[in-house]
Amino acid sequence: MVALTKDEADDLPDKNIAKDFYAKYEPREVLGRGVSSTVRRCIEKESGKEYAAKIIDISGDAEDFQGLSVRDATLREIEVLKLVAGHSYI
Ligand SMILES: Nc1ncnc2c1ncn2[C@@H]1O[C@H](COP(=O)(O)OP(=O)(O)OP(=O)(O)O)[C@@H](O)[C@H]1O
Repeated sequence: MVALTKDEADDLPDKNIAKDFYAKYEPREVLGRGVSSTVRRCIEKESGKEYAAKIIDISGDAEDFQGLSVRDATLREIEVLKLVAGHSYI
């Protein structure tokens, strides 16, 4: 998983910052939105496999919950998701 900054205009990851993402994935339609995120269907170019990519703007310094910045809360979420990766319900 990668944390990307998003392009404000269309909620897509910034094309200059997220070059690795665009090299590997083709972003498609919006699946849903969270408080500070947009989730898009993406296709892995090499395999054609579908993924849901959660796009979060971590560039600001606004506080999220429990006094954490959006960036720190996002990094914590990534760590938690790594712990549960591969579980049959995830
Ligand atoms: N794997 C997925 N497949 C399809 N849709 C998804 C997937 N993950 C998220 N979504 C959609 O995107 C929305 C936002 O997802 P997200 O994970 O950001 O939810 P959230 O944790 O409630 O958001 P936040 O904590 O940022 O408010 C979900 O409500 C859902 O509609």
